[in-house]
Amino acid sequence: MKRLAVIHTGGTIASRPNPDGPGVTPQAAPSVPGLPGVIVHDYQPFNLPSPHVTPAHMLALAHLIEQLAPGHDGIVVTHGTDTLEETAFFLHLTLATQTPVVLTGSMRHAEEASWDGPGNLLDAAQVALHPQSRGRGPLAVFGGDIYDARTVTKVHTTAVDAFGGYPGPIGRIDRVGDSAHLRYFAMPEARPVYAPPALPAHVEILYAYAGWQGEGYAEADARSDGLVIAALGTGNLPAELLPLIARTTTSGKPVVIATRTHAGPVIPIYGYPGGGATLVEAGAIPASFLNAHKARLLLLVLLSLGRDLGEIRQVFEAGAF
Ligand SMILES: NC(=O)C[C@H](N)C(=O)O
Repeated sequence: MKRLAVIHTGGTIASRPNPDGPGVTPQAAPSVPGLPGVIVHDYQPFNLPSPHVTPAHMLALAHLIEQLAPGHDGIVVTHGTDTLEETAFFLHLTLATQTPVVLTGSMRHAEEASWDGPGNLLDAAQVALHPQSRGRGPLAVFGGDIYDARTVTKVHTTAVDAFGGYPGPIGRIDRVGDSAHLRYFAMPEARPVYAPPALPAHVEILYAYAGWQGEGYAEADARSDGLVIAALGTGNLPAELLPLIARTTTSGKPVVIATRTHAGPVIPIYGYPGGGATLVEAGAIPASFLNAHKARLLLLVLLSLGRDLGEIRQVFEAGAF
């Protein structure tokens, strides 16, 4: 018999119309549809809508997974879809286990005609129990597509087909009758593990726009141990930001430049004031292919491990995640 752990954390996959107030809220955790030959153990460390999930919850989840991994062949985490990619990437950074960990959720709740919970849960369970899923780091499974935690992102607010992210799925699961057909399109990769015992650092994200003159920058800088900016295009900003960023990096505090564009790397191409090449010259760190909220988690983890500006720059530059 195979052993599967299912860790329920809330989200729409656990939600129904609220009996005591407006809207839809997390209630009872869903059960995994029949899996012959599999012993399922259920856990529920919290039951939250995912906008209420914090890095502290992610850290607790990582500890629970490391504790359960040696006794199970696979682990499924059900999670709200709004911040699922952040939890997936946090687990990608912090988990050492080779046991497959698969995150899934649903876009429709249990009382809707198009309830997508049971199918996603069954797909996730079969992916988690598949030997080819070992050593790939946490995966996200939605609608039969299997995504890497680094690239997966929510691309639609309401559609059942809500997940994507450049360059797309790394695998696919389909079923014919009871048998699962699983294909991966990439080999598993070795990855470094960053496991902070706690997360004392404070990192904020600023979002760039045409005409931004740095409003809010000084306040965010004063509160933070590091900043992430969702910049424009390949990682460019209005000229007014250049001296502000130079001052922050000179003080030894990291400023990571991500992009608000939905795909592609941040690279230092442009040499006009605020262009990516000038930001890098001023000490800013390009986020590579990570979106701003994933770059924030990497920076939070590295700062919480006590890494300095040079070491943080090396991790981002080498793509060591
Ligand atoms: N589909 C969902 O799960 C959305 C929900 N707001 C959540 O993230 O908890």
